Amino acid sequence: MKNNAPLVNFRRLSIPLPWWLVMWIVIPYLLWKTARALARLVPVAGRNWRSLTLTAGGLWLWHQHGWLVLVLVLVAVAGLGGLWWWRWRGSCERFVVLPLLAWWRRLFVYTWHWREALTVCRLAERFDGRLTVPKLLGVRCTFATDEVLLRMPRGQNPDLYHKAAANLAYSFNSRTCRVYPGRRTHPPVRSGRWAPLLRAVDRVRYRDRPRLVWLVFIRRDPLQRTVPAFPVPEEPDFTALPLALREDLETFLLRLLATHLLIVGATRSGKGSVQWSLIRALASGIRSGLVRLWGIDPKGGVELSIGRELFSRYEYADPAPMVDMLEELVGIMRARQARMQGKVRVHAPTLDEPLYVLMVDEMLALVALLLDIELRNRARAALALLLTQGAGLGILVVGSTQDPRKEVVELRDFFPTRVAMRLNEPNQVDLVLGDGARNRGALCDQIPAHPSMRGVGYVVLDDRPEPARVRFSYVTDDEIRAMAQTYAASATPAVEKVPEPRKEPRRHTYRPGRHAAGPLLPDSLATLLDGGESA
Ligand SMILES: Nc1ncnc2c1ncn2[C@@H]1O[C@H](COP(=O)(O)OP(=O)(O)OP(=O)(O)O)[C@@H](O)[C@H]1O
Repeated sequence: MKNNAPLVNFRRLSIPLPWWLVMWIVIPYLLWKTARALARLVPVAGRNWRSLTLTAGGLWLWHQHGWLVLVLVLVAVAGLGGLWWWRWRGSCERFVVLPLLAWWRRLFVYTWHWREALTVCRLAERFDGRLTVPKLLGVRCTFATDEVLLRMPRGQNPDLYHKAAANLAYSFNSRTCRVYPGRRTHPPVRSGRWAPLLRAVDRVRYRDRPRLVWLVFIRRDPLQRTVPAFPVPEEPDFTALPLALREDLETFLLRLLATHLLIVGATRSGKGSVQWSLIRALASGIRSGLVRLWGIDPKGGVELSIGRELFSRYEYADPAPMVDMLEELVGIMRARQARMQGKVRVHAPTLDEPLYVLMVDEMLALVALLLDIELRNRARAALALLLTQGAGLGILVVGSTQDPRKEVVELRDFFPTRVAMRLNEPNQVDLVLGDGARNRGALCDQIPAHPSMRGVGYVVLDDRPEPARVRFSYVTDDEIRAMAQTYAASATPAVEKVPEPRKEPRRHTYRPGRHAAGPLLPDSLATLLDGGESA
């Protein structure tokens, strides 16, 4: 027989324990739990206030006026949206299409799989029996990328995310994920009456938050297609020359002032498109005389001769005049150095004091492959002087090479700006872009050799160590010819007085004497030159 008697008969004991328990423990506990859940909902509701307002509005309409009115309102909104998109596509995409896409992807791609993906990628931390997953803070979309903002749990640093980047990419159904510790945008420049207030707000908004990490997932690779040549700017902005398209659909702007540029890439990787994109961006300055373009094309004029008229000086056949040209430029640099001494620290191009851009198509041919040792040493010495002292004086070197071998890598550090196109070996990436570049995402060795991917490469941007993948614009032969006719080099002779050639017998190595103007050669370079002399 079933025994229904309670284990403890509270009535007989005359202790009203269950009610006491309910009143003082269960109800406060439930209240506390509900309050906590509601408190957690507040930020979620705050983040999703738009969708909540729209849903609440829709429900209200349906409740008050029936479903027909709701459908009519939806059709009218869709029609207005279509009109907006048709007439003002840019603003419609910015304020409607991309936010809607971001909302959708956040909900159905990232939030949905977040906990699972981050745990299996070993980015969740366990402490005191509890699993802490990085917090998903936001998703922003462009037409090519998803930018996911997260906050790392304590005990992590961004290196973990760099290492897990490939796993993260595939977990969220993408092929590439780039990791950026630190904000990807800078505070806007404010002006006007409200500027001080806005700047104060920006200081808080853009404050450094070391625990935030941005993951950029590439949804669609915009670099699959050839990038057409950019229009020639009316006046070159030397701090922002448009050269390439980035994979986040922004334009890669090169800051050419006071820097030298090194371009390294396997044969047929598209180094020419970097050179011609740069020349195109400078073209109006070449015509006005603000820029003097000098070219050395040791491969017999194959690469640069098609735009010969754009060059004030051009050598392609004999090594001797090429080396003379380098030394002449050193002379110009010295003369300018003497004029600028004590006046300005960095040269600003003017018509009287133009910017000299020396383009060397295959540097290796000058610094390593010349059979004549004396010529080779003279070339190396002159190039080394231009690289160490020219940038601030407005004399810039744009060198390209197929082979990042010892002789070029030794000069690498004197090129503050570097571009790596397709490379043959993974270890060449760090040789060109600097240690750790490949780990931070510069997969130059994985760029396919297929003709459809020519002109794709990696650059290190000014403001962050993570390399950016770009595709340089392709300037066709016809466009180069047209450009050479329209923007031919100004005929005005250079104002700089080139010093007379020295009467004393030429030394192999340029060494500024103790009283020579300008900084001495760095030790590393002096060693390199010494090595060259004995070669
Ligand atoms: N940005 C680009 N977009 C599309 N195609 C390109 C691009 N750049 C170059 N190409 C194509 O790739 C071919 C090789 O380019 P380019 O001559 O510039 O390579 P390179 O790296 O300079 O080769 P090499 O080292 O042998 O001189 C060109 O004929 C051109 O058709």
